[in-house]
Amino acid sequence: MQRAAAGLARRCAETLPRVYGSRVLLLVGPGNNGGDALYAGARLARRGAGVSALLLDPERVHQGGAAALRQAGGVVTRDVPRAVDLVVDGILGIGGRGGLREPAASRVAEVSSALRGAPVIAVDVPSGVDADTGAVAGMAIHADITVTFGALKPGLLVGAGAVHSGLVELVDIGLGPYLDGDPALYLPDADDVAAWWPRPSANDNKYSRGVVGIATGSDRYPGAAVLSVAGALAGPAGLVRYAGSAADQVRSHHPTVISTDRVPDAGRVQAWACGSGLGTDERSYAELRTVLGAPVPAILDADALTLLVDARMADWLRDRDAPTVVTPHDGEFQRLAGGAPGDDRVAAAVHLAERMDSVVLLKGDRTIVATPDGRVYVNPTGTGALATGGTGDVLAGLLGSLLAAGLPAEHAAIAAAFVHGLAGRRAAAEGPVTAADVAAHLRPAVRSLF
Ligand SMILES: NC(=O)C1=CN([C@@H]2O[C@H](COP(=O)(O)OP(=O)(O)OC[C@H]3O[C@@H](n4cnc5c(N)ncnc54)[C@H](O)[C@@H]3O)[C@@H](O)[C@H]2O)[C@@H](O)CC1
Repeated sequence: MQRAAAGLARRCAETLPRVYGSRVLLLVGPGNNGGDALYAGARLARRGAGVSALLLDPERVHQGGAAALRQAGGVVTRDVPRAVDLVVDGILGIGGRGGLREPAASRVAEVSSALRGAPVIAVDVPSGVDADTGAVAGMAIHADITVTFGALKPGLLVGAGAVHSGLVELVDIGLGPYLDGDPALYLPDADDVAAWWPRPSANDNKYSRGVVGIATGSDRYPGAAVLSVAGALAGPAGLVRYAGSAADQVRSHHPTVISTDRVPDAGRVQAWACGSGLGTDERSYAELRTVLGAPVPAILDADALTLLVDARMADWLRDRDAPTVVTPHDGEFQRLAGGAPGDDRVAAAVHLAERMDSVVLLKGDRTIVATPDGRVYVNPTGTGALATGGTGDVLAGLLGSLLAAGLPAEHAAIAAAFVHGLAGRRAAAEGPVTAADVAAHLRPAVRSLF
């Protein structure tokens, strides 16, 4: 507990303009999470901060922590101070179940309205967030920073929990030797993605680097074709083939692409990306059927997912031996799975991956990639700026290129999401974002990995 408190106090000190003379309010619950807050408060009080602790369950406060705070000059208060420089949320940690209950919930509402604007540091987990799933079932703390101990908890990284956690910082408390088994999920960083990203060697030619086929767009939605091809061109494959009724528009935007009108005429490819703007008519149905019948990896998006709900398509999907990636947003997920992802997005993605025997990329602020055998990755680079029409088309093309270049489907999916997020952030730094801007920022984003 002392190592946790020391790490927490260090982070609080970094957040304050200066420790001496600053005012810190600890929100203290009944368990060890409150104990961590109290011991950290004692450390700050010893450095000259004015630390007060609001006990939400005074009968069950951590006795050692409360004594340490008093000894260091901190005080226990019943009233919410008028102004503070920092709020520390030590109400509930991994022992919390469900949203905050009364009377804690009312006290937190009081604190939030009185101290609007003061930064909030959550201890281990923002109170009210389910540490395992990220579900927020009722009232929960909104933290600017969450200082978590020993290991990252899934609930800080996915779903509503990720939004409540703010910036997540891990403090090593020496649990390493005791953490056995596989992690619940993987959080890739730029080094992981760089290590996976295929790069051309001296002996490569355009075919050996992989050829990606793009079956997207239609007369009605030619832009989807142009955008998905733009995504594919930023990837590592050596050649992009386009097959669809937007071939003229694709040629005029991307002269290096070889295009045909129909999938069966496209020639050999090592992976297909299919669905964005494809439509759901008979022609689209036939194109998807050809893609599913090809013995190469495929990424299926948008209209392809709508078509997959058809029982015959589901059979063809089941008959495939090559890897398949599906990339639903919540609405498409609902159609495929028969229900919304709900609060536990990780479990929902794994369940659908098992059912479809496919890699599932569940889009969101924290995109999740799940494999049929239960491995899960979370993308840390997401940004709200990507919530605009056409960005999914760009992602599908990039993912297709990574599949064609030979990356295992799960790595291709998470690497594409990672770089797509980086490109979205770069585009957002310049102003309001369009999908074409995201596509234009993909190549600098790839370069930034190395
Ligand atoms: N387990 C470990 O190895 C370590 C744990 N540490 C701290 O200990 C914390 C866990 O401590 P505890 O197990 O005592 O649990 P908590 O401090 O998270 O919660 C304790 C109690 O809160 C009450 N409670 C649960 N849900 C509630 C709700 N929705 N509304 C109101 N009250 C509710 C219950 O009575 C529960 O027993 C961690 O999050 C972390 O801060 C750290 O000191 C480092 C080491």
